[in-house]
Amino acid sequence: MEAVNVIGGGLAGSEAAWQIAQAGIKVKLWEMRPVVPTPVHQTDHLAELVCSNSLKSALPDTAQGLLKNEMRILGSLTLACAEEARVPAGSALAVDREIFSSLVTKRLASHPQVEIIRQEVKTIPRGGVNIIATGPLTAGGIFEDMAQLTGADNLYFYDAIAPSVTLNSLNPHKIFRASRYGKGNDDYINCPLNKEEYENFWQSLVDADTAAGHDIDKKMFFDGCMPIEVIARRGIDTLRYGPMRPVGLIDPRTERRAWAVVQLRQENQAGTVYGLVGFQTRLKWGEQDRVFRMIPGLENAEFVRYGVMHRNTYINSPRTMQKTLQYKNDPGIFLAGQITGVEGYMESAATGILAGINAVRYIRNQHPVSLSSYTMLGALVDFICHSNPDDFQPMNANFGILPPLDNKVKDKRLRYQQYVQRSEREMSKFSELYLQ
Ligand SMILES: Cc1cc2nc3c(=O)[nH]c(=O)nc-3n(C[C@H](O)[C@H](O)[C@H](O)COP(=O)(O)OP(=O)(O)OC[C@H]3O[C@@H](n4cnc5c(N)ncnc54)[C@H](O)[C@@H]3O)c2cc1C
Repeated sequence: MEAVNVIGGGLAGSEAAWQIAQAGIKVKLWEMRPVVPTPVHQTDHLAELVCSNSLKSALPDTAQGLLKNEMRILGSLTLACAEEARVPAGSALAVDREIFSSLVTKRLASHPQVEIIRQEVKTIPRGGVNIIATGPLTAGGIFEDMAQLTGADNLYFYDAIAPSVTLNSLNPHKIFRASRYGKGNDDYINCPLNKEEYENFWQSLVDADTAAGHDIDKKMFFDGCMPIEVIARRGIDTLRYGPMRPVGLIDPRTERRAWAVVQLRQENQAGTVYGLVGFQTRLKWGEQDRVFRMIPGLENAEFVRYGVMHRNTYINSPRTMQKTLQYKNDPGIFLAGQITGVEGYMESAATGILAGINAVRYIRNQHPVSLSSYTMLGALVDFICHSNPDDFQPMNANFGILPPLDNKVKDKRLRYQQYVQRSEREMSKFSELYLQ
């Protein structure tokens, strides 16, 4: 049997290679470092954590903790190594970066089914089974090849993204639904601001601290999407003529146009998550809480994702991928990690596990499978495959992406516990059916 090619030995590629190797199938894991460096990696280890050493919460009733539980059931390599490399960090799973990635490297290097090849892959091998996990810094030859394979329009960078909030957390008495000039259905949620509210908001925004950011990020800005605070600093009215323009939007309560309007657009099929349109930002997260909650209707907004900025290459997954993480036009090509539009270390690793499981099934002529959307990993994959393809932006693990519960439990802790129970049930079914 021909070996499976896993391209990229980051979080996702390491997990995918591990799953395949553990199933007794040969893997060639192609990692270009240290021969070809990236602007952010500093070592030649596999699964290097390029920035924070935190893998986020380990508490079972948090979104990140839920994802970790699911990864544990699926036989995660990175989670096992993280637990060995753990350093004290309260309820978070933080690791000694060096020990963590050395452990992952050692486990893979000593696995009899794994061959690690330190070489840049410039074109995606056609034929056989290939997993592409080249990460947010994918560039060069393979970037061009992916653009050819998926269509150049389906592959892009961003430098700043807008925050997203849960629908439940918005104040229904201050917002209204409408599309600009009545074009289309009432798809947008609109938050109207009067002159005073607008000017206070503008002042706070321009005064707010911008995130210090990763040094390296500063070298990689792209002009595509201008952060809202940068637009604001150009003058008091620039937002009113830009992302906060009120034209074509009549507030049904006043029957008039507001001074300015913030629009929110639905981001997931379940309609539970909405993004602030045109609000890409580099503000520190605490500042985003403070400043964006000044917008009428967002006073108690629950942010499922904050605006962030760093370079990220990703494909338009809703156009190009199936929930099994197979490329739609070639089921022998699997994609995993941040290139698929998931964000974060563990999210990337988790998709690597699923791609690995499905590559094994594909080789064994079994149907590749997807996880239930009631699990965190399933919901994440669901989000990236079924979002609006015209406005697709990456997402991390979050309760907001799970389908809502049947009953309306108000207590947050209880609600999260119910999500955990639901995920446990689904994972147990999945294990019984598909894991040996
Ligand atoms: C600057 C920056 C800071 C970040 N900070 C955080 C953070 O603090 N917390 C967090 O949760 N997430 C963070 N992320 C996101 C995090 O990096 C990713 O979520 C995660 O590392 C992605 O995993 P991955 O496996 O998809 O990619 P990576 O871990 O980047 O792995 C991709 C691998 O592919 C290799 N590769 C690329 N192209 C080729 C090729 N052509 N041939 C062979 N090998 C190749 C690369 O060398 C790399 O080892 C950050 C991302 C960036 C860019």
